Amino acid sequence: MGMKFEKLGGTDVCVISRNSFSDARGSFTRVYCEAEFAEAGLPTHFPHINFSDNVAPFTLRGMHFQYPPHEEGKMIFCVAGRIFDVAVDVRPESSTYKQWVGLELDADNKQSLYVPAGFAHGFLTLEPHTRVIYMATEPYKGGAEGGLRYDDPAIAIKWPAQPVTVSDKDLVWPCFDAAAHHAAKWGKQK
Ligand SMILES: Cc1cn([C@H]2C[C@H](O)[C@@H](COP(=O)(O)OP(=O)(O)O[C@H]3O[C@@H](C)C(=O)[C@@H](O)[C@H]3O)O2)c(=O)[nH]c1=O
Repeated sequence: MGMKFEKLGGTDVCVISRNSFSDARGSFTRVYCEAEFAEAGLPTHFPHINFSDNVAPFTLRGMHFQYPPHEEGKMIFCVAGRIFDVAVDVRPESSTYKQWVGLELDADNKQSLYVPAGFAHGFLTLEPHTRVIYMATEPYKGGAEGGLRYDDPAIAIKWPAQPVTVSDKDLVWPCFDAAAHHAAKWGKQK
């Protein structure tokens, strides 16, 4: 089916493009292919597959990660509506530490991001009734959750629109520029 895998913005985040077969009924697209993921060096074990249903446009979820040893890689696919999908590299040892990348995903372009373990992830919906499926390489673990503010000035994510609906939880994440604090917390979880 010929999936294409390209790095985004010099980071380890990967854009996945897919071929579709179209006919009078609509189209057919393979979302995941174990063999092609393996060939591209991506994980092939996804114990959780999640569905995120978002009623209103400009709903923001993020920026989330799980502390070691529960870091999740995520493959994100927008099945209805449109999102601006964002990943922030929060791996202290990385050459792209604290850099963000973002891409619009929708059901027409049928692209995905693969966000590696150790990145913070979030998205902003750009249309009503936006639905997102994402597969995770690790099970969800409430106690291992971490996050950072979507509008952290030190990261400076350029959202394409002002977020309107944000959960109480996402409004109280700290900013990420306290790197020492983060490193300490990260160490404690090991
Ligand atoms: C994410 C998640 C949540 N939950 C529960 C916890 C809570 O009661 C309810 C809603 O959780 P949250 O508010 O954390 O959901 P949400 O804000 O949608 O969290 C998600 O955001 C996107 C951006 C991601 O990258 C995901 O990995 C995840 O962190 O669902 C699970 O049981 N399993 C899960 O995998």
